[in-house]
Amino acid sequence: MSSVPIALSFHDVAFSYPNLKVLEDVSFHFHVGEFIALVGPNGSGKSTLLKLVLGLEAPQAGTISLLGENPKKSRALVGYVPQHTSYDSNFPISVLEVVRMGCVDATKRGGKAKQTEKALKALRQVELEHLAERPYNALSGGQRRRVLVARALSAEPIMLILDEPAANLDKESEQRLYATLSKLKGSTTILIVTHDMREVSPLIDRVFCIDAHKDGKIGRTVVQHALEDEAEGTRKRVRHDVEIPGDFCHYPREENV
Ligand SMILES: Nc1ncnc2c1ncn2[C@@H]1O[C@H](COP(=O)(O)OP(=O)(O)OP(=O)(O)O)[C@@H](O)[C@H]1O
Repeated sequence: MSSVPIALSFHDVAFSYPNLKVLEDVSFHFHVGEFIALVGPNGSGKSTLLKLVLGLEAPQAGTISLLGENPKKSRALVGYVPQHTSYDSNFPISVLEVVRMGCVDATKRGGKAKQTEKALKALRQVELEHLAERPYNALSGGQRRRVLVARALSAEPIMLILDEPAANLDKESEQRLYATLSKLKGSTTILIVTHDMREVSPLIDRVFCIDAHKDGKIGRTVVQHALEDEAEGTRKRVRHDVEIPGDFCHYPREENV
């Protein structure tokens, strides 16, 4: 039996806002160390699902387990990378200061020196240590995105969640970001959330799509689809016509961490 623990599992989850059923009968799971994409069109419920994963909303039905615990308990083990973060341009915060914010809670006892050490280590991981003293607002969009990855890494998370990591990036910046993620692959569980329904990075192990129910239920569900390499090998195509059974897994099924 594999000893690879489950990173995230949804079991028969349903969630509605007061006048809108968003998710219904959602069951899926993936394991620690996997690189997962969650794709869905605009308005399908990606942000809602992320709020559930991070314990910011609770499901009305079903159970969610994040790293073996209730998300409210385990979300401190997750590094979240938003699409963008803005800082007042009149307040020239440095790259190092932005990254240090990510580990303030994790290093309360170690003080500023410990935070700086962790922040510099994280900047090295994304290969931006040379920009540590640069004002954050002076960076390019792609560099800022990698600084936000460093900010999340500075708390040494078990899992990274990236919201639309490639949005508004040119090809080269996107490739640099994925080169950074490729170095983390295997040691950190990575979940990227994107509305790009057709193709994903070749780093992705599995793809889950937020889809309509086939039997006409109002809320959406999550379905795993097959992936195939594109001819030039730089992307993987999502095969929306090939569904993978809900209980399919790289590993023998294990219920908990
Ligand atoms: N606080 C809320 N109250 C009521 N309805 C909401 C709320 N937040 C989101 N919704 C609705 O829930 C549905 C799912 O929204 P959600 O933001 O999760 O989708 P999304 O896939 O993240 O969209 P996008 O790609 O555009 O960000 C949408 O119809 C949205 O209008």
